Amino acid sequence: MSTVDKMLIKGIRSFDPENKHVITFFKPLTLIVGPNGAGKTTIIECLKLSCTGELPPNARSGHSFIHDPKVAGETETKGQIKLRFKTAAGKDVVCIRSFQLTQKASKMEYKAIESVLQTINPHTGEKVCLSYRCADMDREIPALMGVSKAILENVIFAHQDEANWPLQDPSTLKKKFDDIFSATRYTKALEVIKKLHKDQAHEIKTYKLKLENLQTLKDAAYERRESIAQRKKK
Ligand SMILES: Nc1ncnc2c1ncn2[C@@H]1O[C@H](COP(=O)(O)OP(=O)(O)OP(=O)(O)O)[C@@H](O)[C@H]1O
Repeated sequence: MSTVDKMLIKGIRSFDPENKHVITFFKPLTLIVGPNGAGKTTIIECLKLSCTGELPPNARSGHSFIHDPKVAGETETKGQIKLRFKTAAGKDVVCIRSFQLTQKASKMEYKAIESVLQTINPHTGEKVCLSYRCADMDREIPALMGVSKAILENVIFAHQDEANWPLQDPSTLKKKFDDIFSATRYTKALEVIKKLHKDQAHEIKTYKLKLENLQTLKDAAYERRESIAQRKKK
């Protein structure tokens, strides 16, 4: 079973960019307790972003997720989340995502600048870093954890602003359930199987026709051989 062990947060929401804040997760349970505005929701948001690449619903495309440069008295702030977890196969992996928020002349610019997966070579003990495109990293982590992105997003790290999705309108509810139970994947698999079945049936029909033709040629060849043999006897 996959477990999250530790998370480092820097420069996200109220977590300032100058200090590293490390949260260690305990087994079997970790309680996150603190006054309003202490950063409890931010911890869950960071866990969700690390695992799925999904920003929180109120993040204004990342602009209000990174520590505000105005609060830091800078023109640019850098944010980083490092998540150490055990994969479903029991391997230690560190996922590192880095971001940047820059005050431009008229607007703020948000950028995801780096996505790295760090593993440890079991033979040499050396750290191995692999850089990923964000989209590839978003697929890789759920696969390593052995949990689908939909379950991480809607069940395990459901954001408090979206936690009442089971009470939403029927079409949203259906979509969420389809994602959670991978129904779309099965519908697609069924479509592929049906197409494969149709193609195979068409191929069988063609081979049957070819076989009939070859049988006719074979019969004709036998007949001719027999008539030649009879002519020779005479
Ligand atoms: N972009 C930002 N830059 C700096 N600080 C921010 C930014 N966005 C939010 N904050 C601050 O971060 C904190 C957010 O805390 P969070 O919502 O995680 O707290 P919480 O412990 O979950 O609170 P509650 O118990 O009220 O839900 C707030 O104090 C907010 O003012």
